[in-house]
Amino acid sequence: MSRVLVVGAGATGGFFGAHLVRAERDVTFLVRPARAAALRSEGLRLSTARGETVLAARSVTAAELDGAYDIVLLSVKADALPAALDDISPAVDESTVIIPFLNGLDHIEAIEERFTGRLLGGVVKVAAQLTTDGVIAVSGSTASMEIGELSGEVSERARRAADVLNVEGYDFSLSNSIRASLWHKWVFISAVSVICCTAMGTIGDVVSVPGGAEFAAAVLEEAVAISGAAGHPLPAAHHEWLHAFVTQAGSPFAPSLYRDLLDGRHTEVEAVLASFSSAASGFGIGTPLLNLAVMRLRLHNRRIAALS
Ligand SMILES: NC(=O)C1=CN([C@@H]2O[C@H](COP(=O)(O)OP(=O)(O)OC[C@H]3O[C@@H](n4cnc5c(N)ncnc54)[C@H](OP(=O)(O)O)[C@@H]3O)[C@@H](O)[C@H]2O)C=CC1
Ligand SMILES: CC(C)(CO)C(=O)C(=O)O
Repeated sequence: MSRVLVVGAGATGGFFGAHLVRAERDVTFLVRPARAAALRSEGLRLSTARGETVLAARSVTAAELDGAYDIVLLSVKADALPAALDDISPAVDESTVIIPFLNGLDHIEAIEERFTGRLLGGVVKVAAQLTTDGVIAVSGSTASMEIGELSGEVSERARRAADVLNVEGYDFSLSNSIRASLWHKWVFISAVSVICCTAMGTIGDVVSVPGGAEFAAAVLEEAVAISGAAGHPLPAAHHEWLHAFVTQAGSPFAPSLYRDLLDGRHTEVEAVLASFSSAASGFGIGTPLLNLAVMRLRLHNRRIAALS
């Protein structure tokens, strides 16, 4: 059976890893010592609208890695990536595929440089949060995972990975255009992060005040223009759907960057927003709303760093 290593048992790794465990895939979580102790004593705890479930999950620390894995799912945040790439080294050989869940695109180059030829693109969507009690709290009712070769080829190794990862509990797709999907996810995460982190509210909060919906729509247009300039224009139906999403009255939705901001955690501003803004500058596109959010979250990160 294919061996799957999930790196990090946080919100995304815990959520998708739990479904793979439930589907009886051969799953091991690579975690740091504190999380390893919690997983051993309490199991992998997942909380959804339907209640809490606890699963027995096998975990190892980097020092305990026992050889190569067939699939490595990278589910750490951007700042933890360099150390995670060091840690997975013993788990990667010439037949391993590495599939990252990170938002943005900066990680693609870093992984390809370190483990040339081992990377498949990955895009995951789920609204989840690792709580301070170690529970993976899932707030949305839908989740998805899309994987594919960055070249667009539907290769044999991508099909093999798809057979392992396509399990019950989330929508799964094997893509022949994962690069475009990464850009389109970047539009989504960037737009909702700028809207919620600048206005300090959920989508529903923001659109409930005069000017809120117009603000949200303007933020989305900045993001859409960047993806278009990068050669990945948003299909009209997707654009319409996103416009409706970011202007939806009463929506409780907020992205992970906003939850991190509200709860006083470090945010992924550099990989998710600042890098998107740099791409825009490179294309000669002005992005004042995106830049405002970058400044706000950089100041937040600086304050957090000063406190720790
Ligand atoms: N949360 C969400 O809803 C979504 C997030 N994303 C993206 O997915 C990526 C991961 O985010 P998310 O899952 O939320 O992050 P979390 O912070 O919830 O989880 C990351 C986990 O990685 C662990 N970790 C860090 N370094 C290592 C290491 N070297 N070895 C083992 N474990 C490690 C951390 O463990 P420790 O306790 O030891 O610090 C932490 O539990 C981000 O880029 C995010 O933007 C994408 C879609 C949805
Ligand atoms: C926007 C969302 C929820 C999509 O999965 C996400 O990626 C995040 O909150 O980090």
